[in-house]
Amino acid sequence: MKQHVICKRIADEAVAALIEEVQLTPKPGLVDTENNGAHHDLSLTKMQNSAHSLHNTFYQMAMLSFDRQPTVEIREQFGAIGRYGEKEMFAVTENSNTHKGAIWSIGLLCSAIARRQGQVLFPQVFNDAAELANLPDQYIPKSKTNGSKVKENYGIPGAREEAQQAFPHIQKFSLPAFLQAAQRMSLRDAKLHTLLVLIANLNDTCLLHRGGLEGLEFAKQEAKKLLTNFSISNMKKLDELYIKHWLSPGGSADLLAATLFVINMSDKLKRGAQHGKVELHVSGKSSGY
Ligand SMILES: CC(C)(COP(=O)(O)OP(=O)(O)OC[C@H]1O[C@@H](n2cnc3c(N)ncnc32)[C@H](O[C@H]2O[C@H](COP(=O)(O)OP(=O)(O)OP(=O)(O)O)[C@@H](O)[C@H]2O)[C@@H]1O)[C@@H](O)C(=O)NCCC(=O)NCCS
Ligand SMILES: Nc1ncnc2[nH]cnc12
Repeated sequence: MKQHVICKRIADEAVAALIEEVQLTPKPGLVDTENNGAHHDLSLTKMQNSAHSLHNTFYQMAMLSFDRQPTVEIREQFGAIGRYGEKEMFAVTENSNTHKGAIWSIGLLCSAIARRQGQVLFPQVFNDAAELANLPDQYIPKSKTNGSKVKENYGIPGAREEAQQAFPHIQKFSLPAFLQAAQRMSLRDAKLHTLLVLIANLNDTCLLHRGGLEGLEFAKQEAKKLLTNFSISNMKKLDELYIKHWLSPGGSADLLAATLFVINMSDKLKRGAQHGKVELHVSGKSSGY
């Protein structure tokens, strides 16, 4: 019963983080409540339907890892659940890729949190996720993806490596950026600021696939400029600019959702525990952030 309650809560929060990300507005080149960014085949409704369709995937990933050390068998079962989740996502989105990166990144974090029975410890949660990501899965299809093609062409790490290296862009950039920004601006602005920090620093294979090295560099530089001159009207201008150049930072959007997920898990559990509503053990954040 305890396992089900904790895993359901993990899946609830994972889906909530995906919804929180897509509803955040105005985001550059991405789907939000104002427009569909640089995407012909996506919409807010599609993204939200996709997020809800993944609840069972995240729940199963958490149940699989609950209070268990990762093994090759667990890694292979994790991959099978993820591939089934991808099928469900493609079924509700009429074959659009809405959350493939998130199934991987947030799925690993769901497993990591479940492994510690709901505890969110920093940076252990990222190291635990990396431990699972580094195990082999002999059933991964050999087919080429947008990410694998650009990684081959440019020799740049992507979503797989980000997780295998314990999410360096969350640890070094988005988590500290969000915690600092939240002290001095509104929650919405802090999330937008965090997204810009990710775009400015991540080698997002979506940007590379769309615009090559030049497009990636352009998107990074424009995000960096806005960090020193942040305002909502400038965010809207950046959105127009990315749409004009048909650039979409989908990987950064996934990592923003992953960041919000771990923050919300630790905060909500902590608040719930204080009010005696949640029976989960919650540990504090390390002083490193
Ligand atoms: C390890 C996998 C994630 C596969 O990685 P790979 O690089 O081989 O595959 P891609 O299919 O390209 O997906 C990677 C997605 O990860 C996001 N991402 C990109 N860069 C980074 C980064 N540096 N760090 C973290 N995350 C990153 C990104 O996801 C978002 O963008 C998606 C839209 O992408 P795409 O379809 O390419 O976009 P469009 O430009 O719109 O396409 P066109 O229509 O123009 O062609 C969106 O879904 C966001 O989520 C990348 O897309 C993992 O999936 C894996 O192991 N796969 C093998 C199968 C498997 O076992 N699956 C189960 C895993 S649990
Ligand atoms: N809001 C968004 N728009 C487009 N692609 C995405 N991938 C993840 N979130 C996205």
